[in-house]
Amino acid sequence: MTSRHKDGADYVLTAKGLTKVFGGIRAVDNVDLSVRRNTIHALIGPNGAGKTTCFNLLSKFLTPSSGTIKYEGQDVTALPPATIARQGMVRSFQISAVFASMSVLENVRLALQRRVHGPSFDFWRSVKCLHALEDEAVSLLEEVGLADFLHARAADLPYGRKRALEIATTLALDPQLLLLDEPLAGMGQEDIGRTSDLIKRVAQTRTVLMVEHNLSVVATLSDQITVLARGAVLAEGDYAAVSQNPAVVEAYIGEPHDTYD
Ligand SMILES: Nc1ncnc2c1ncn2[C@@H]1O[C@H](COP(=O)(O)OP(=O)(O)OP(=O)(O)O)[C@@H](O)[C@H]1O
Repeated sequence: MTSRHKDGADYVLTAKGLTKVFGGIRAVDNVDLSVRRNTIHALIGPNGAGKTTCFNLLSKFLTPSSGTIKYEGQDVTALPPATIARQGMVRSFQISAVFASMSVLENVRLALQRRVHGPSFDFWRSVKCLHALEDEAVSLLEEVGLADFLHARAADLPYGRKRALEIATTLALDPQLLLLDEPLAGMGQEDIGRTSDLIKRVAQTRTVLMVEHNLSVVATLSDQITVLARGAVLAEGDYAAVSQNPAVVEAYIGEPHDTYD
């Protein structure tokens, strides 16, 4: 089922009137947001703007005080994250824990196996099944640029490669909408470039919604940007539009420019 609007746009995820109140604080205040299919949509804003809270609401890790969330046209406001993950909306690192002592290939095979058989499995059948999933695991690892690391222990991977492995184990669940929480946080310049390319590649056939502080990466990657400030939507549009919006410029004044470089 798709969710076509009057303007003909095809939205995967829509939120209306999304609000989260903590004590007296309206961390997210009446936010409307629509994520168009096969785009990269970034959620940005100055510190304390409500990005993380909004992301946690959209990914179902928090329950809204009010408002609705629709995924593929279906009201999912009351559904738990695992249920929606099975329908294709997956937050990276949600189910895809990486096992440090296992190899890169074993991690992805196991993630694929969980997609096929669910979390509980019969051990002997699973050994056979793990081998059957080998080719698929290798091609996923090629997609995220880890073809040369198949037999490395996950724990031994450099930081940026570990994040790529986490994305691979998330892709193993075959998401249509991928939710990424600061995918570039803590990365050096080389990993930022590689991970940005990876996100772009992954988004060719999927939709990505991400919270990201690195504005230069947001500028190059995003098709659409929602700027939050004080819990509310301040501006929306592509980077050229939002970066020239006087209200956005003002909201960022006095903010350190978090570009990690
Ligand atoms: N669990 C909580 N309990 C109380 N207040 C909270 C909670 N989580 C967030 N807040 C408050 O809600 C507001 C928005 O916080 P949030 O972390 O969503 O912003 P953010 O844009 O992600 O900030 P940053 O960029 O600094 O991470 C802040 O005032 C914060 O103190």
